[in-house]
Amino acid sequence: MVETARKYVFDFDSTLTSVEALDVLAEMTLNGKSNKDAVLTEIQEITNLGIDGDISFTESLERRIQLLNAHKTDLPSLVTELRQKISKSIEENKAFFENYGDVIYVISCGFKEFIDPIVAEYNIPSKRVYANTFEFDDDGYIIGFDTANVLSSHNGKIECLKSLNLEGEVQVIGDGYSDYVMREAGIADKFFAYTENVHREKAANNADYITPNLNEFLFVNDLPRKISYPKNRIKILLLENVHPDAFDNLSEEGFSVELVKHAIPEEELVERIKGVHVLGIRSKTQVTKKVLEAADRLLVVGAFCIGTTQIDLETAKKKGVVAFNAPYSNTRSVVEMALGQIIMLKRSIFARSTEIHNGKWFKTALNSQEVRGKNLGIVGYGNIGKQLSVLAEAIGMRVYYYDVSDRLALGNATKCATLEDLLSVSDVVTLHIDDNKANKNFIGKREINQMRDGAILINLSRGFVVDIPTLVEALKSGKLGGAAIDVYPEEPRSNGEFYTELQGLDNVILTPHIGGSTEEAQRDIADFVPNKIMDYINSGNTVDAVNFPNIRLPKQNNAHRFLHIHKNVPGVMAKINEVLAKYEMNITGQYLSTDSDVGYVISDLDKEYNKDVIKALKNVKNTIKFRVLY
Ligand SMILES: NC(=O)c1ccc[n+]([C@@H]2O[C@H](COP(=O)([O-])OP(=O)(O)OC[C@H]3O[C@@H](n4cnc5c(N)ncnc54)[C@H](O)[C@@H]3O)[C@@H](O)[C@H]2O)c1
Ligand SMILES: O=C(O)[C@H](O)COP(=O)(O)O
Repeated sequence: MVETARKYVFDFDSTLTSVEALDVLAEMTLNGKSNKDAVLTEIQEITNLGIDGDISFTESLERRIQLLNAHKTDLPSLVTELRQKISKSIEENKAFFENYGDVIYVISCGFKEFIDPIVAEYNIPSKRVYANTFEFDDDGYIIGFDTANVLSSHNGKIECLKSLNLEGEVQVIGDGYSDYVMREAGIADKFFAYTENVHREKAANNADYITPNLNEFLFVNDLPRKISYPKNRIKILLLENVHPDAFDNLSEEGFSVELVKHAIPEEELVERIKGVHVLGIRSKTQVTKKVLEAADRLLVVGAFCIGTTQIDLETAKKKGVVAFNAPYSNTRSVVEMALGQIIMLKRSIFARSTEIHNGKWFKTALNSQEVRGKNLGIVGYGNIGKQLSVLAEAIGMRVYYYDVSDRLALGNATKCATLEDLLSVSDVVTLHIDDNKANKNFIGKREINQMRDGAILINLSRGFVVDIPTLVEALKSGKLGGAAIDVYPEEPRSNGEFYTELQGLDNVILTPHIGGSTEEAQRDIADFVPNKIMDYINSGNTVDAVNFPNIRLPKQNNAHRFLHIHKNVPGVMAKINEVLAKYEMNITGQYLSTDSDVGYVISDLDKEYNKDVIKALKNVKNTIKFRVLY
């Protein structure tokens, strides 16, 4: 038995389905005809004019039906097509229609011939579907519609709803002007502009509430729904010009995403982080303790790059904020750049190129050498270092490497026991150590002195790794024969003016931290990181999190999932299970992963639960964060 006296009046086209049915019918009937595109455009224009109330609805219908040239036999295929086009959140919440069928109505200016069979599957019988009907000629062609039906006339929905004389609060859910006018005329109590498929200004401006999908509508009405917290309520702030695919991926999933082109300073971020659930950054934005303490809703930080030391990972963890990065997406891009720079520097290409740009022809073999047979010293034999090792060998270089961790030599590379061993043997030294702050001034006076005279230094890792004044001195004195620098101790937050002491030096390639800035890498990152974020938000998975116990969770159907993050102190797990037992929850699966600071426990439960259990779990001592997935 449904207790509510409230009635729900749904529009059909672009609300229950993601499309306008007559547009789909036109696509079908015009298929293969030479004027198809022109006629389709005309039909869509007429549809929009009618929906927005710019021409009378009757006129819009008449003109479209003439252009359609459809036949009775096209209708079954149209229904088949529309079945595939049910709006995503409507389909997800089929249970709502099944349980509330008695109080749901469809009032549409579309046609019963295709609406009835579609909505019948959603427990809405033909008697609660109010729509137009087609007229056919003797050969079965659609030639018009029943003009006696109020829904074929301008503002017909008002008349239709009035005649139903519904009791209780009436809520109208639709995308267009014709839906809104029912509320304007005072026959409906509330109008919800439904924007899942199309956002129509007129409807949105006049709505009591804009609902981007059915989950939000059910949430604000406190009705049972598939997702406990609608995704459009999850705010994502993406900084530093991450690839637009990231915006698209996350928006398509239903989140509310804001894209900012540059990094923002701490003071500003402290303000902007409020209410944000997911923060996306690259290497510039500092996610400090202060920022994390101001973050009242933050669940995830996504580093759309490799480095993560710009994030205070410890504080994030203690606040239950999970961090992800993209550890491999730009590896190849950095390797290719390093390889190119090695060749350019060994041949003094930039010096020769600058001369010609300045109007000078200077053909010479001076300071121009092949890389074949030369010694390449790779410092940091991680993902980038190892790949560079393989490619450098393939073009004939002899590879030496040094790493603080034990690393297996690839190909014929030679492992060096000390940094000094590597520096003293290399013609080119390239730095690929990680962004650990302990690596500050890793290359200073002593290390440069240990390098061969005329050797080349490449730094594509982090700016603070090299002592720049010392490097400048070594380049000026001729101790070093050249350098390629992509990263600097201080980098600007956005494009514009930049100064470094390295400017103007011969045989020095300076680039603005673009080692990982290729279309391929950025596109891959924009796929990889949002997937990690969505996996965590949607199912609680923390696989590949850089600061959090990793858990890969099985998919759960028809179950509720509670995510509980707590301080790792004795007794919390027992307390959680005590609460679950008290509320007679049947646990179908429970997963726990801990590190020395936090515990992350996921409980899957197989039946409806008393909402008080949520409060009780939040109140368990040492709880950091608690989230219900569904
Ligand atoms: N310029 C760019 O645009 C760009 C792009 C991508 C990555 N990076 C930077 O490149 C660096 C390497 O990236 P990765 O993916 O290969 O990292 P990685 O973690 O896979 O490898 C780093 C390696 O450095 C080693 N290491 C750390 N400190 C060391 C030290 N003091 N001496 C010797 N070895 C040390 C580690 O043991 C590890 O093997 C990182 O700093 C990353 O931030 C820069
Ligand atoms: O950490 C990284 O992946 C690189 O430094 C690239 O950083 P970016 O995305 O800020 O260019």
